[in-house]
Amino acid sequence: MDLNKWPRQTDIKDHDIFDDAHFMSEAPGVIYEKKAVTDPGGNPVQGLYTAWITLNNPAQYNSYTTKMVKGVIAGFHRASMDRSVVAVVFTGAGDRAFCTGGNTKEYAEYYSGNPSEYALYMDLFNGMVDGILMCKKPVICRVNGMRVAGGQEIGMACDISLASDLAVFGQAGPRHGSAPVGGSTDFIHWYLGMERAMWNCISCELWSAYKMAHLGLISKVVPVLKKDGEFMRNPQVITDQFVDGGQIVYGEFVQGQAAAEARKLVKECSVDFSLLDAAVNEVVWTLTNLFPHCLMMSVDGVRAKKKFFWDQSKLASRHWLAANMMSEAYLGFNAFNNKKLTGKDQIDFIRYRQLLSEARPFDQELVDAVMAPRRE
Ligand SMILES: CC(C)(COP(=O)(O)OP(=O)(O)OC[C@H]1O[C@@H](n2cnc3c(N)ncnc32)[C@H](O)[C@@H]1OP(=O)(O)O)[C@@H](O)C(=O)NCCC(=O)NCCSC(=O)C1=CCCCC1=O
Repeated sequence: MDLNKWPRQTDIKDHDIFDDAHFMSEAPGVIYEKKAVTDPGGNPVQGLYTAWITLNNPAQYNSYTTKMVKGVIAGFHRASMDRSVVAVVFTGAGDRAFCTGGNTKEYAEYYSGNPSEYALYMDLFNGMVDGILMCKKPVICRVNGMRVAGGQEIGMACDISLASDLAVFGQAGPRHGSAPVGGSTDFIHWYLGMERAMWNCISCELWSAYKMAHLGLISKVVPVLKKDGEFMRNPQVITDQFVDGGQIVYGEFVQGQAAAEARKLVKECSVDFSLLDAAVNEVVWTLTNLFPHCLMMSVDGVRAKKKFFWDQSKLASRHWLAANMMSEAYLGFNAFNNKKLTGKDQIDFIRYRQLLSEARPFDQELVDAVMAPRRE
C-alpha cells in the first residue's frame, strides 16, 4: 500500500480535549502523571508509558469531590488519546484508601435537598464511569486501601485490580442514604455470583482483600506491612488456614482478643507498597508485549458485559439518585457528615421504619425524630 500516492497531511494531530486545569498536586484534586514502562530488570523503555491517575484527597479517604470527578474524566480521556500510553493505573493517595465514594460533606452540605444540582453531578459521575469503560487502554486499579461505596463502583469499572492486603471492599449507600447503582449493581454479579453480589451490595459489610481475591473480585493481593524490614501479611485477616470446622475461614477477619492484638501489631509496622508496584509493573509488562489493537478488542469484548447492564440503568439511576436527595440521602448523608456534632453517624433506622409504617409524611418532624440532635 503506497500511502504517498495521493496528497496527505503529515502533522500529528492532538485528540485530547481537556487542558491541565483539571489536574493539580494540591488535595483535594486529581494527579495525572506519566511513568515510563519498565522491563523486568527495572529498566525504562523509551517512549512507552503508564498514565497514573491518582485520587488525591487522603484526609477524606480519597472520596471524590465534584472537581475531582472532572479530573478523572479528563485523565481517562487524556490517557485514552495518548499514543505513548500502554495502560492506565488508577489509584489513590496515601495508604488508607483507594476511594470511599462520593464526598459526603458535599453530598450533605450542597447536594442534599437539591435534586436538580445532584442530577447535574450524576451526569458527571456517569461520565467518569463511562470514561473508565471507554478508555482505549487497559485500566489497572491499584487498590492502595479501602475501596468502598462509589470507590468500589469506579474500581469495578476497571479491567484488572491488584490490591494491598490492608484493603477492604464493600458498599455504604444503604447505610448512609444511597443505593450502589453507580455501577456496582451492574458489575458485581459478574465477579461474585448473584448470591454474594446481593449480600455484599446490601449488607454494607466490608470484605478483606484476601477474601475478594479468593472470590474473584480482584486478581492479586500482596502484603504491604513491614516489621523489622520484612514483609508480613495483614495479621487482621486469616490467611494461614482455609477451613475451620467445615467452614471456609480464609480471608475472614480474626475476632476478639486476636483482633485487638493484630491491630496493635499493625500499628508497629511501616507500610511499603513496593510489592504492589511490582505487581502493577508485571501486568503492564505483559500488556506491553501484546498487539495493542488485538489487546483492546479483547478488553472491550469483556467490558461489553459490564457495559450492557450499566448502559441500561445509568440514566434511570441518575434520576432516582437525584430525587433521593430529597429524602433518604438527606437523612443519611447529614447524619454521617454531622457525626462530630451529634455523636452518631447514622439515623435511628428503627424509628424511621416505625414512622413509615404509620404512613407519616417526610417532613421536618420526621427528620428531627430520626436524626440524633446536636450535642450540647
Ligand atoms: C466505612 C468508612 C469508609 C471508613 O470508616 P472508618 O475506618 O471508621 O473511618 P472514618 O473515621 O469514618 O473516616 C475517616 C475520615 O474520612 C472521612 N471520610 C470517609 N469517607 C468519606 C467520604 N466518602 N466523604 C467525605 N469524607 C469521608 C471521615 O469523615 C473521617 O473524617 P474525620 O474528619 O472524621 O477524620 C466510613 O468512612 C464511611 O462509611 N464513609 C462514608 C462512605 C460513603 O457513604 N460514601 C458515599 C456513598 S454514596 C456514593 O458513593 C455514590 C456514588 C455515585 C452514585 C451515587 C452514590 O451514592
